[in-house]
Amino acid sequence: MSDLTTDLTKAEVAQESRNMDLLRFATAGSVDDGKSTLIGRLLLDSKSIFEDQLEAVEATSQSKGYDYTDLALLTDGLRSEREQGITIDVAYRYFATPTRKFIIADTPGHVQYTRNMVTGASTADLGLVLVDARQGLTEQSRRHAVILSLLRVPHLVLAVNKMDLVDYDQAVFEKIHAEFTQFATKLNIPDLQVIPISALKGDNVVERSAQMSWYSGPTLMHHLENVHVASDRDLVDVRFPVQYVVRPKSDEHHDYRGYGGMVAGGVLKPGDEVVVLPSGMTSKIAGIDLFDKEVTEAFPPMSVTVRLEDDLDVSRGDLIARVNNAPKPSQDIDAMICWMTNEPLRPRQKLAIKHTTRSARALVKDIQYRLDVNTLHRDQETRELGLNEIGRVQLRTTVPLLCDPYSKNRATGSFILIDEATGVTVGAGMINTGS
Ligand SMILES: Nc1nc2c(ncn2[C@@H]2O[C@H](COP(=O)(O)OP(=O)(O)OP(=O)(O)O)[C@@H](O)[C@H]2O)c(=O)[nH]1
Repeated sequence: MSDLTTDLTKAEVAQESRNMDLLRFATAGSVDDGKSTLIGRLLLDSKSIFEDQLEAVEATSQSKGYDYTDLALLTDGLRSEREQGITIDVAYRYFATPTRKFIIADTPGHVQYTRNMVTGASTADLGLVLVDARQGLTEQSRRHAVILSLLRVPHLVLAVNKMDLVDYDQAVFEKIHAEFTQFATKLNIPDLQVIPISALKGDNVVERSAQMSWYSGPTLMHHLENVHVASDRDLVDVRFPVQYVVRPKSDEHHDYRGYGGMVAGGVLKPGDEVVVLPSGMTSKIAGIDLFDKEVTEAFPPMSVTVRLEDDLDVSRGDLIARVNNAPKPSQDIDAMICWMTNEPLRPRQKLAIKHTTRSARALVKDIQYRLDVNTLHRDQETRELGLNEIGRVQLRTTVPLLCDPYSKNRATGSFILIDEATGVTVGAGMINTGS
């Protein structure tokens, strides 16, 4: 999953590296819960859309006979534009307020798109699950909460939308609030905020609602602007998966050799003693380059080039770590897997596996249990995982992987499974232990 960030362009990653006050959040929810409308509302009320876009949306709404401006037109228009690019299955959208920059991973709500939701959420700081106040929690909203918790998205917001359609009734909100809080206690959700909103009317999105004076919590935008994410990043365990080797481009730089990649954990500084895995050779960091200038340190999620003092044999898929704090290479992987294709996952199946920048093949040794997303019961009778199902699986890989538990590092603790025949991503895995 770590490589899914390559959906972002280099410029976007660079901007992210420079500007750390950035919140990445992923939207989730069932079809028609109002995700597009909500994103439109956030863009509109934070003045992040252009006047001409708004005029076009107002004109279309009028021509359809609506007596309101259908903000979903704005989002859906952008989404379908992005879907023309076949490789992108998550539409990323950007907006900023004076306090913070935001990247939204907007994923379609239909059940068959769970894979897109996993993709979008894998790098998110915050997950935003929408429910329709009239319907309350659905299996899909529970599934999304389970996935966000497995993906260790550290902050979760449950937005109870369409409050205008239940007369802004506090009792309706409290019932959903209580039911979800009860469900969430069984999950690993360190920070949960439940907010009653109307995306269409704008209540509690950016502006505080005059209709819901019984609600004393933050508006959605206030929460997004203030939620504290900097401490969620692992700045202790140095993990630098090598994406490519930078060789000299001209005679002038004939002795230049660096290793490019995105810092997955810890802080790297010139002079640090490091080990290159799996070879186990050690060296010191000679320098760190960010584009054409040298920097004194690098931390997640900066994309940099690291130079070493010694001329070691380092290649794509290797990992640079600190000498006394390195993951143990292992071919036996125990992981929670979210299965994302119609053909079920079964024991003895062979798949391609991509873990950070390293690729290998994997054999499914065992499926220990399947997780029932409604009850969180572990079904141990299951011998397979169907579309969108989540289970605990044991794999054996052809080459050792340099894994961390996902709880420790979201990049080195995750992988994707690929169907070798089609090249399609069919599963996402979160590693339980390193061996
Ligand atoms: N009354 C009311 N209607 C809403 C609200 N939010 C969304 N809607 C309506 O609900 C319908 C679905 O909204 P969308 O924003 O398209 O839903 P979505 O979740 O983005 O749907 P997908 O993009 O298909 O996943 C539209 O007709 C919206 O106008 C709300 O707060 N109040």
